[in-house]
Amino acid sequence: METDMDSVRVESSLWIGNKRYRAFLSGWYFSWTEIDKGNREKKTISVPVSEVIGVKEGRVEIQPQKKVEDTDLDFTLFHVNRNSRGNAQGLTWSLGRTQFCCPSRAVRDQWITQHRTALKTHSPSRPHRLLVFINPFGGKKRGKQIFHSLVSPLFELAGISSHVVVTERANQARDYILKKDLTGFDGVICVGGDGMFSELLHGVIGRTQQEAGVSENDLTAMLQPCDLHIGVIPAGSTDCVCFTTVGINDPVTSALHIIIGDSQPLDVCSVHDQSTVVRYSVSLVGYGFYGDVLEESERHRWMGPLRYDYAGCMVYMCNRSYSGLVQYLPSDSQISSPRDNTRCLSGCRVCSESKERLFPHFDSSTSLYSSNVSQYSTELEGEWVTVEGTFKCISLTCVSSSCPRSPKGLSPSAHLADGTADLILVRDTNPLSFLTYLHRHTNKQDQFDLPFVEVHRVKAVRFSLPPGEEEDFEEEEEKIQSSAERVLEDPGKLCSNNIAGHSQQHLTGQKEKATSTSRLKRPGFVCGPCCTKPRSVSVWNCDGEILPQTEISCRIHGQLVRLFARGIEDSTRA
Ligand SMILES: CCCCCCCCCCCCC/C=C/[C@@H](O)[C@H](CO)NC(=O)CCCCCCCCCCCCCCC
Ligand SMILES: Nc1ncnc2c1ncn2[C@@H]1O[C@H](COP(=O)(O)OP(=O)(O)OP(=O)(O)O)[C@@H](O)[C@H]1O
Ligand SMILES: [Ca+2]
Repeated sequence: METDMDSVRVESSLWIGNKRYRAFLSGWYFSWTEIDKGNREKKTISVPVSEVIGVKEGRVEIQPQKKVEDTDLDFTLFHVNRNSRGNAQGLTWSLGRTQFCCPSRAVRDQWITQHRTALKTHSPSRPHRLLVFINPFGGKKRGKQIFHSLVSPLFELAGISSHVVVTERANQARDYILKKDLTGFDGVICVGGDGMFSELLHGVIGRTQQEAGVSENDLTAMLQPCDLHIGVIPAGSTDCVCFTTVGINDPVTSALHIIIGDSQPLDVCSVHDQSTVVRYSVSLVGYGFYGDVLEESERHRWMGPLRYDYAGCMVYMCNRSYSGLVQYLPSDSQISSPRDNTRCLSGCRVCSESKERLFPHFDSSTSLYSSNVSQYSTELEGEWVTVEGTFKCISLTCVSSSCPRSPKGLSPSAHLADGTADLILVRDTNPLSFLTYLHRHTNKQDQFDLPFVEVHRVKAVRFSLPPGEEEDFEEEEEKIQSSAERVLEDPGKLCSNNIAGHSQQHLTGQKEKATSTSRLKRPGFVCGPCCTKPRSVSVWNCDGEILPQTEISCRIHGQLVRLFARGIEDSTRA
């Protein structure tokens, strides 16, 4: 056996079953080649150290249940296995297991020590302790089972300890992150859907800004990027954030990305009313169709994930459209465009090149920002564009927002971490054309290649109701007023704008505002089955939460948070 203690280098003969191999561990790779005559091609299997999950003495199995046969000569290597094709998008990962037999116990111990040293040296950003929130009611209500049967055994194998909180109410995870001592945790994990992710997002952003003394309510302030990583174990209805950042919604794949400490920066959109930050969004700030679908679906929560299809059909049949004034600040079209037919894949060049532009004062050698940097961003300076019209829907998405229902997403060429979002304006059209638009989310056809659809890559957006359209409209007023009252009764449930602790005061103002913005002349269409009252103002869907505000301003904060993910791996290279 040859070893080099300084640089992690081991080489020896090993057996797998009754075949003999020459095995080699350098700093970055562990590889083995069959040395018997039959293997003329000298086929080598190679596992990057960064993808090793654990090395155990003896013959160890953890699936279907834990079994350890402690022998002196054996060690078992657990590593990431890529499965051919998960779906049209990404690859599923599973736990690979290879059992090696050594010529002596001393050689076996040497291999194990060197593997563990290689892991420490060449894969240093792995988490050791995680805070896990399980929503027992998300999606098909399988969160606890998914964590305990699929995820927890993997964390244990990798030597990760976790503190598990099974939530008992909405916003518990967010409040925990905002208020409790998080010393010693290397990341926060949610087992649930996009709503649970959103709780972690608000907790992590809020806490980071509090600690840095940055005012979240100030639309022009530079928010402090968050160090605490977020992991998502998908167990929800849409799982859009997981699907968009991993390429598949599979709990084991996500658990393995967390274990190896993958790190994917993510753009976040802050949504403001005149004085306050209302919410943060990653996947969808949507008005019109997606707002109405969410509002309708909330009435049918008992249907589980099917509620969105049911609500989608009902709202589609209503054939509503809404007037509005949209203003946006375009991003630099030289860098990328929503119609350039590219995909943001793992290691994306556009996203990595964005880092310098987004953080020009960051010194990577010290990991610090240079002092005397203005707290205020110049991002909102530039020429705003105004579009006025009647829309079926208005959608703003920081990422592609792909999900199992729409594998290429709302904006297939959007980037995870380029500091921009895509603004999709779908103007009023006939029902068949709108169905064509929706249907193109599910196939390979370009959903932007339609005369009533436009898409812009933007840094900020403002929405207001059209001027001159204000007139008393009783039914509308009642609806929005009662929505504001619901929020006042339970501020945490409908709107999380109590991040900074001013919710009650802010929401009272909200109620006054909701009343004033609801005075519109043009009554909407009354379909009968789902809407019995006319309406001309829709609601905003912000990552699956209804906003009580109608007039909002949005700003994209590039690479504000980090996920335990690496973007979508190119499945054609598997
Ligand atoms: C003909 C088939 C058309 C299929 C059209 C599929 C379009 C799918 C687009 C998905 C966009 C997902 C955006 C992600 C949003 C998440 O942050 C948020 C939180 O989880 N989810 C939702 O708001 C939940 C939003 C869920 C939206 C579902 C819309 C379903 C529409 C169905 C329309 C059927 C019309 C049939 C007419 C006969
Ligand atoms: N114990 C709980 N009781 C009630 N609500 C909860 C609880 N824990 C979390 N929640 C709330 O439930 C909402 C929905 O949860 P989650 O996102 O996990 O599932 P989902 O709605 O089925 O999936 P998706 O968001 O992907 O559509 C979240 O917004 C969260 O705030
Ligand atoms: Ca983006």
